This record gives sequence, C-alpha cells and structure tokens, in this order.
Amino acid sequence: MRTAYTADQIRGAEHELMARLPEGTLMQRAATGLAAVCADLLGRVYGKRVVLLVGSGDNGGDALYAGERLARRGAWVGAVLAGSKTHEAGLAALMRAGGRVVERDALERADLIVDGLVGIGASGALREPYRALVEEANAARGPIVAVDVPSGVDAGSGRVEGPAVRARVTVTMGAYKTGLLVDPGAEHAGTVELVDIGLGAHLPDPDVAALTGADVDVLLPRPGNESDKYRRGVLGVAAGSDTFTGAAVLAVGGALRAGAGMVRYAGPGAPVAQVRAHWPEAVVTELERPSIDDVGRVQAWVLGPGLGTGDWAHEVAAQVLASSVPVLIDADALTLVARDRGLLRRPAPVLITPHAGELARLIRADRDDIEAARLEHARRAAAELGVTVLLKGSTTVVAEESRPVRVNVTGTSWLATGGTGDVLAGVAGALLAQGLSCYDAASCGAFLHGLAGRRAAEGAPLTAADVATAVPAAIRAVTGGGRLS
Ligand SMILES: NC(=O)C1=CN([C@@H]2O[C@H](COP(=O)(O)OP(=O)(O)OC[C@H]3O[C@@H](n4cnc5c(N)ncnc54)[C@H](OP(=O)(O)O)[C@@H]3O)[C@@H](O)[C@H]2O)[C@@H](O)CC1
Ligand SMILES: Nc1ncnc2c1ncn2[C@@H]1O[C@H](COP(=O)(O)OP(=O)(O)O)[C@@H](O)[C@H]1O
Ligand SMILES: [K+]
Repeated sequence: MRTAYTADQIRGAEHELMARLPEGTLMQRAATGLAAVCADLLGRVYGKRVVLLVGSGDNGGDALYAGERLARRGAWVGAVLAGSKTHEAGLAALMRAGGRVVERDALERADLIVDGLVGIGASGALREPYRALVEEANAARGPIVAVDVPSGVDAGSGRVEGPAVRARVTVTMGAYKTGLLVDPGAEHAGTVELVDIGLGAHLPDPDVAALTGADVDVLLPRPGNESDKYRRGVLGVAAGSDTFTGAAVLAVGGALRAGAGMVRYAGPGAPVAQVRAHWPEAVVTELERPSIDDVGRVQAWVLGPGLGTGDWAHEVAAQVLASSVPVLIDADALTLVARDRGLLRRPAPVLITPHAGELARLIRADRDDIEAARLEHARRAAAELGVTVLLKGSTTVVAEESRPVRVNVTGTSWLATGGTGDVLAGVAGALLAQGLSCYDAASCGAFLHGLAGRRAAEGAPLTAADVATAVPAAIRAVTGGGRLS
C-alpha cells in the first residue's frame, strides 16, 4: 500500500522527529536525496549547468544544500533568489562550494532546473515573482526536478490554481503528499521519488492510500476446490434499454471477465437480444414488465448502465434497491437517485460510481469544482449519502466514511472513450458478488480496469470491449497467473 499525507500531518511528524535530532539533520538528509536524484538525471555532473529556483522557506533551503553537493561534484550551479528572504546557511554553503546567485535568464541555458520555490508551506495560488518564474521554467529546455511538491500544486489535495511547475521528477521528503497522487497535482509531479528522512514511526494514519498490485493480489477472491458457480458469487445486472443496448453488453462483459461465478442479466427485449448474442454464458431474463421477481438469486447487483430514466427504469431501480444484497449504482440509475434520494435508504451496502457530472447532480455541486477538488467532493458525497463513492475520471478515487480515501494509480487517458465506465461497473460488480466489501471491490475494480485499459491501449486508441477483453490479463499480471487457489 502506498500511503500519503496532508501537509499538516507531515509537519506534525517532522516536529516530533526534529525534537530528537540535532538542528538541520532533516534538511541535510533531504538535500542528500535530492542531489542524488539530480545527479542521476544529469548523468555526468561535472560541467553541467544547474539552476536553482529558491523561495523564502525551507523548500529553498533543500534546494540550496542540494546545489552545494552538485557544485562540489563540478557542476555550475546558479541560484535565482525569488523570496523576500533566503535560507542564509544554505546560501552560504552553496557559495562556499563555488555556486553563485544569478538572474532568471540563466534558466534558458540550464541542463537542469531545481524547483525550491515552495513546498508544504505554500498557501493559495502562487504570487509574483514566483508565477512568472514558474512559467519561464516550464518553457525552458532543461527538465525540472521539484523539491517536495511542484510549486503551485497544493500538497494536501492536488489542487492547482494558476501556474504550477511541470516536473520531470518530484523528490518528496519523508512521505508522499496526497497532492502527488491526485490530479491535477499528480500530472504535474512527473515521476515521484521518495527520500527517507526517518519520518516513518512518527506518521499518523494516512490521509489517502493507493493499492499496489501486491495488495490487489491479496484481496482478489480465487476459486478453490469447494467452489461452484453459485458459491463464487452470482451478479445480477439490471442495465440497458430499447434505446441503449451496448451498455448492457459491456457491463455483462466486464462482469464475466472479472470472475463472477455467474451473471444474471435482466432487461427489455432489445438489449436481451444483444446480450444473448454476445454472451451465451449469461443467464438472461427478458422483462415483460418492470419486475425482477423471476430473475433468481444473486449476491450483488449492478444497476443503471443504459437503463434510461423513465418510469420503467425507476420501478426496476426501486425493486433492485429493495433487495437485501449490495448494489452498485451507475449511470442512469445515478440520475434516478439524484431525483429521488429516498431510493438510497436501504439496509444493504451501496457503491455509487459517478463521473464528475453525475456526482455534481447527486450532491448539487459544480462539475468544475469537483474536477478541481476530487478528494474533497468524493468524501463529502460519501458522508452526505452514506454510501461508498467511486469517483471516475483522470484520477479515480474511492471514498467511504472513516476510511482513508483510496486513489487509483493505474489507468490511462485512452480510457476516456464511450462505454469504458460500463465495463468498470461490471468488473467492480463482479468483485462485490464475490464477497468483497464496497470499498475493496471499488478500489480493486478500478485498479484492474486501469491496468486492463493500459494493456488494451499500449499507446493507441482502445474500445470499451477491448478493455473488458484485457481484464483477465490484468488479473494475471497482479496474481502472477496460474495459481490455483
Ligand atoms: N520541516 C522539516 O523538518 C523539513 C522540511 N523540509 C522542506 O521544507 C519545506 C517546508 O518549508 P517551509 O515550512 O519553510 O515552507 P515552504 O514550503 O518553503 O514555503 C514557505 C514560504 O513560501 C512563501 N509562500 C507561501 N505561499 C506562497 C504563495 N502562494 N506564493 C508565493 N510565496 C508563498 C512564504 O514566504 P513569504 O511570503 O513570507 O516570503 C512562506 O514563508 C518542505 O516542503 C520541504 O521541502 C525538508 O527539508 C525536510 C525537513
Ligand atoms: N483522462 C482520463 N484518464 C484516465 N482515465 C479516464 C480519463 N477519463 C475517463 N477515464 C476513465 O474512463 C472511464 C469512463 O467512464 P464513464 O465516464 O462512465 O464513461 P461511459 O459512460 O461512456 O462508460 C472511467 O473509468 C474513467 O475513470
Ligand atoms: K517545490
């Protein structure tokens, strides 16, 4: 599990640790790690031009001491002093090592730029002259190494207001910051390198967590000798309408590929014909009226992709939600629930899988605000609605009350194409039916879906059906393949 923390949590841990160590120890550890990453990126250090952007706080101090180390190895190191004050001891150390203070035009010819403008001490959008410096650094030819967080990215949320550094690498001190895992911050951070400064034992429960392949391996259910199709978990899918048939096909496909023992599909005539044609494996019930009485027993439901939002759909949704098993609510069913929140009052667990637009309707927020502050809104929705929330988009996040938000680190922007969300609903629904909690089904589902997306795309467009096809390969990749139980 990769864990991440807010700026306040990091500051608290640093405070505790600093009290036990000689002054300046942590900054020296940070600078050593930072200089090592810079040296790796430069290849040969001797003779290279390194420009440090130095703000008024300790983030600038880290940059200056790393600059000192690079200057001692023969680099030409120039510091652009941007703040109202400068870390004096750091600047003196750089000077002693042969570094110098330079003007901003040195950025143009830099082989490497070190962004030490602001770290976890920043508040709000960058002010001048930092803004202009960031824009010049982003436009320069040399790669940028950001110290702790890219300046302009809010360390605690990943929020970006105004200009922000676009780093090749971010060298982060002591622990990951939440803003490095969540877009738009994550996108600005480039590759994140963690420098161990000894914070570990002083850190509280994390703010957010990201599953790794090994975590998903542990959580994924596998059939054993005692398994049969019913015990593995039967998923009901209430999706599709005479207008939207594809969503049903894709959701059922995702579920079959993600290990459901059986999938029972229920819908009207047109999607029934399509599901039958694509998936002879599914057990299909054609609904003559909006009733799920004849569908048979299931351990979980996926409700909503392509379902429509009229009276028929409302009645199907009400019946599915009146059942006593977990329900994943997606797409059109989210619209129904936004209109009639009473549908969510049920004793069994609910997982909702909105994109930002759908969540905006559900919690009456602005879509752009949600995109800009995904964590905050996913948390708010989980608390307000009393459900588990999987918020889709460039960074998918899973929120449930009293648990750290899980951030998904797989995925690719090639997934931004019609129907991939229906596949995700099927995948996560199949995991629910196999007994995972909403929290685990959502986060493992997002992980596998993202991995399947990457495998299906490999740098080129994909279709939603390709993503479903690639799900078993994604599962094999995390489980090591072939293990029997
Ligand atoms: N503590 C530790 O043990 C360790 C800490 N470490 C390092 O220290 C960093 C934290 O240092 P920090 O607390 O000094 O804050 P920091 O991020 O440098 O910025 C603060 C200054 O920036 C300014 N400023 C703020 N907002 C602004 C804005 N919007 N636009 C423009 N300016 C703005 C404001 O200055 P002022 O406006 O007063 O001039 C403020 O005083 C941390 O990220 C890590 O790199 C490591 O060495 C490991 C050990
Ligand atoms: N820019 C992006 N980067 C990564 N993944 C994305 C991006 N945009 C969308 N996705 C993913 O693609 C899927 C789209 O789902 P959704 O919006 O429900 O589409 P649809 O309704 O067409 O199925 C989600 O899993 C989402 O996380
Ligand atoms: K920085």
